[in-house]
Amino acid sequence: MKIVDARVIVTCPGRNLVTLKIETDEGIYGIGDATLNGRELAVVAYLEEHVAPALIGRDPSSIEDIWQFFYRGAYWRRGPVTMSAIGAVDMALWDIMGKAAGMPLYKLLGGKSRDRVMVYGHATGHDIEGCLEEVARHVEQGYRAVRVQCGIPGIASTYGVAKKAGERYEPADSSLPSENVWSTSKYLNHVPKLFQAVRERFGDDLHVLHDVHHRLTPIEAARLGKEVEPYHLFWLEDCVPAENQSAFRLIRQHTTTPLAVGEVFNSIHDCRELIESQSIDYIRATLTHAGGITHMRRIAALAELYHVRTGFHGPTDLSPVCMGAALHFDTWVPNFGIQEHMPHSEEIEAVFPHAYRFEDGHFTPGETPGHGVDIDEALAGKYPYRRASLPVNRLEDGTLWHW
Ligand SMILES: O=C(O)[C@H](O)[C@@H](O)[C@H](O)[C@H](O)CO
Ligand SMILES: [Mg+2]
Repeated sequence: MKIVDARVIVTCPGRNLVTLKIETDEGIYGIGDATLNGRELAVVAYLEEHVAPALIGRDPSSIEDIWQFFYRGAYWRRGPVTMSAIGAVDMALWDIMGKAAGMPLYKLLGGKSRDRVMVYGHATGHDIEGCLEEVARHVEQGYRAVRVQCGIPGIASTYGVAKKAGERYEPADSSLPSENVWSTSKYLNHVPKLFQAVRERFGDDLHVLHDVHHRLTPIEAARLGKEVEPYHLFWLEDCVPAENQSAFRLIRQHTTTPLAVGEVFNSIHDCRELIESQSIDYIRATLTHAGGITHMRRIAALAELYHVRTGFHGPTDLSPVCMGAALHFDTWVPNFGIQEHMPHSEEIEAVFPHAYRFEDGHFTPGETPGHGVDIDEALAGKYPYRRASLPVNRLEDGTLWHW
């Protein structure tokens, strides 16, 4: 089998999504998600200029060699653009091999480690009561795990909360970055009350997660982790920016609240120290941004040695293609933790028909050969790209802060 074509499909059914489609001389094709929120066309250019031409003529079953060609061969290694391009190639090649073998991806990886995949949904509210109503809705739908985010009194907007109640949350909300204002002290004084209210209303069995979104210093994160211990969160996510991996050792000394990090990571080198020092409990890097299945298997295998579990990033700014492939990986990987689930819109679901199904708070990946997700190119073509950027954040004194 030989690769005869590789092309990029950009579509914007409510938000930009980038898909790589690799076609072979035997009529089998595979697709991969190459979406990098706010930097989509950078990945498109990388794929079209430096990847697609070099794929033609290769054997799609040489997944490892092709991965090494685009990683070691790039010279300028790592980074979200490069690794998202490699991730899309890798996802598409595994899809092709699953189809050629007549096997769903999880079987190709080594078979089922679990019957279904537990996911967590997003409950948000402008205030605590609004968030509790959303938690109740998720519990009614069968979710066992819910991430809770709420507005902070005294701050106009905050991460994770849609502008209008009931609206879908989409952070890339303007062509050029919009400016948010942040106050750590207002946040730290308020957010523990959210978890207390959730536990009082829903009891102890519901898994409760929270995303700090990179905004604290290590000692502030230590304070928060300690204060919320009575509410035994499933995880506190991205509590500090993670370029400095050793910062998590300081947090770890002060709190038993489990820590999750890594949605912005794109290689094993971003998290090796974190994992080996057992400074985290869940690794969030996912297939698109971290070099695909081939690389994520290495990260998961390292994590397993140190009792760290997977917790794939799964927002609506990753396409159903990544979600489908991720659910197969989640079904196989021995040290699975949890899978993020932000429901895609009906428009996006129509562009990307898929075999994965939601039931009773869990997903199953489906038995379709490959990852079980396709793209309706005609429909995709009806939604032209339109630039959208993630916001920036400033402290109340104007300091440019972490968004
Ligand atoms: O936990 C999450 O799902 C993430 O933090 C997202 O909300 C990111 O902000 C978004 O994916 C950026 O594009
Ligand atoms: Mg996050």
